[in-house]
Amino acid sequence: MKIGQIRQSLSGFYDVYADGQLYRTRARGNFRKRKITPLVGDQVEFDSTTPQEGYLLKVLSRTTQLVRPPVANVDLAIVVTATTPQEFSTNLLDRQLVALAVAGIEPVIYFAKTDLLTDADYAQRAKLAAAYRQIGYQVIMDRTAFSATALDALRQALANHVAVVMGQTGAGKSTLLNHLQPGLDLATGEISQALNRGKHTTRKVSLIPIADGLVADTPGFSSYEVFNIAANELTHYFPEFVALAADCKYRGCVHINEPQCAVKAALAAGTLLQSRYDNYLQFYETIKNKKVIYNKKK
Ligand SMILES: Nc1nc2c(ncn2[C@@H]2O[C@H](COP(=O)(O)OP(=O)(O)OP(=O)(O)O)[C@@H](O)[C@H]2O)c(=O)[nH]1
Ligand SMILES: [Zn+2]
Repeated sequence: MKIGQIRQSLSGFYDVYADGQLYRTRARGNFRKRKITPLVGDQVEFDSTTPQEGYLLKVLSRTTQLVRPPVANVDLAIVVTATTPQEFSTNLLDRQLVALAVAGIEPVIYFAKTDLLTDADYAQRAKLAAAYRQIGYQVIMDRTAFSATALDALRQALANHVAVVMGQTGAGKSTLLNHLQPGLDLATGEISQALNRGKHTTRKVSLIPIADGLVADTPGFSSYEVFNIAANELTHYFPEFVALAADCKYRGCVHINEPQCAVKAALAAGTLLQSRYDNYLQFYETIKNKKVIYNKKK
């Protein structure tokens, strides 16, 4: 018996990486009976006589599990954010950050297409990046796109992680991966197309070794990911709110209508980003509305 990690899944075959090589395996029948679907990223116990023939015996417990892409044990996400005025949206960025926090995945924000910005726009994005860093997020950006500094920072962030790349169509995900790993040759514009293909097409999912980490070749999390949390929990996923909330008068303050709210005080004092608060309010309402519909259905 060996222990390894599923690096690729395709048409019922699982390529498991163990002691420096890949073993092609299949799941035993009892997996289907027990309704266990092995996922790329899973740590598994397996048996094999040759690298071409083996069987999965057991899937070890997962730390995280994504539906899209279907990958287990992802613990890092590169949030590729196009910074051009036409594409940039703090709403989308914050939405992604909340979705990741709910999933228990650490984000690394990468500001893309900075080479297309005017100096004034670049300065504005740099200021915003500083504000996000102050909240505690890692933000990678550089005036020159794909500079050695930016790519090295990203490679460092990836080390010893299983990562997924996220970002809207055309944000620059495949271009970035190609720069991170020259020779990878992902066709630009290809990634999202793969996601939109018919449900019945068997899609290959694989983890690509990049620097000292692994990156899923299929991006994840659409921008419309719904939050599977209650509205009053949303505040927990805004780290700067969490830090302030200790000074709110009411325990469980959701920072909307409550008096003596430290979050609203910070907003008034200009120490909290207005866009963060606006997006918080909008997500809050979205969750509230979704909740009503959900309850009616039930
Ligand atoms: N100037 C500039 N163009 C970029 C940069 N990053 C990506 N692009 C261009 O933006 C377009 C979209 O980039 P992709 O890498 O295909 O974006 P993607 O996120 O993979 O897109 P989908 O696969 O559709 O989700 C391509 O024409 C890229 O050449 C950048 O940093 N600077
Ligand atoms: Zn409050």
